[in-house]
Amino acid sequence: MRHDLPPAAACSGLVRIYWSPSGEVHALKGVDAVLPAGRLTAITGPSGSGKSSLLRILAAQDPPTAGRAEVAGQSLAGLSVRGRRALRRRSIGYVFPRPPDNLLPHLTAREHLAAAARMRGTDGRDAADLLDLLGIAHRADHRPGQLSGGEQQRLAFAQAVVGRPPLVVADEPTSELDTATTVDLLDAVAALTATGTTVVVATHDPLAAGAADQVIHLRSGAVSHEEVGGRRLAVVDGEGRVQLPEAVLARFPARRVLIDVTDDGVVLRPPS
Ligand SMILES: Nc1ncnc2c1ncn2[C@@H]1O[C@H](COP(=O)(O)OP(=O)(O)OP(=O)(O)O)[C@@H](O)[C@H]1O
Repeated sequence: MRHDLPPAAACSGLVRIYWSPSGEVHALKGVDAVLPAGRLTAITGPSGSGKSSLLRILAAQDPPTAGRAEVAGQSLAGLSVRGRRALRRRSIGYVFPRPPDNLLPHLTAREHLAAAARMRGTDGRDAADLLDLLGIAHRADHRPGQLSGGEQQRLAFAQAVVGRPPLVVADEPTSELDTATTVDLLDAVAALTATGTTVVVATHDPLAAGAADQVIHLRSGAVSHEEVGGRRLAVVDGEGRVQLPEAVLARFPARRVLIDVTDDGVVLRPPS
């Protein structure tokens, strides 16, 4: 994963509280996350763990209650409703779970991209390339009703990406698709990230999580663990404490280690 580019989005100590007649719901309880540029990040976790709440803040739809969140270097905290709307138009593409929710029945694929480009204030010059990249160039003059569910979601991604916003946010984009169509869509998303687009998805789908460059797993509104390239990361907290993965922790039953720093990295050994 490239760490030489600034991240597309990041949050730290992010808190989201909902107030409802039945009381407060603490949906996010201090989430730290970094979305590297040009990568697919999957937010996973059980139902109610806070995935949509996190996604809605990153998509500038909801304000954070507390903590820091930024997209393309712009802070989301303290933005007015109008400020969030302007940021969404300029900098954030969004894909809903259900294909019909992303598209207008009377517009062709080409017209969807032209409308999205206008809204983003760009000339839409990349539209034809995007349709090609996402494997739906032959559908350019078709309306949503003439497209399969998978093609509709690919068009939804093309529409979200037109004008190349710094971040594309997709909530459960594969939830309505069968396995083969999901694989095709994930290939299309990989083609997008290969050309520098940053995508974050909330998902229950193991296929989508498996295709991600990075997985952030939430439990009860907090990050329980992260995976990069299928490997679970140890977490270093703000005070420099390392939270080892459970499998590694089992090697240190006394919970005491010697730390050797070498040119190649850091070695932990049980005290002998
Ligand atoms: N508008 C709201 N008002 C009150 N509580 C809410 C609201 N939206 C979400 N919640 C609560 O916040 C918590 C986190 O919900 P969220 O939708 O972020 O979880 P999730 O991981 O996306 O769940 P799912 O996988 O079921 O979509 C849950 O307890 C949920 O009931």
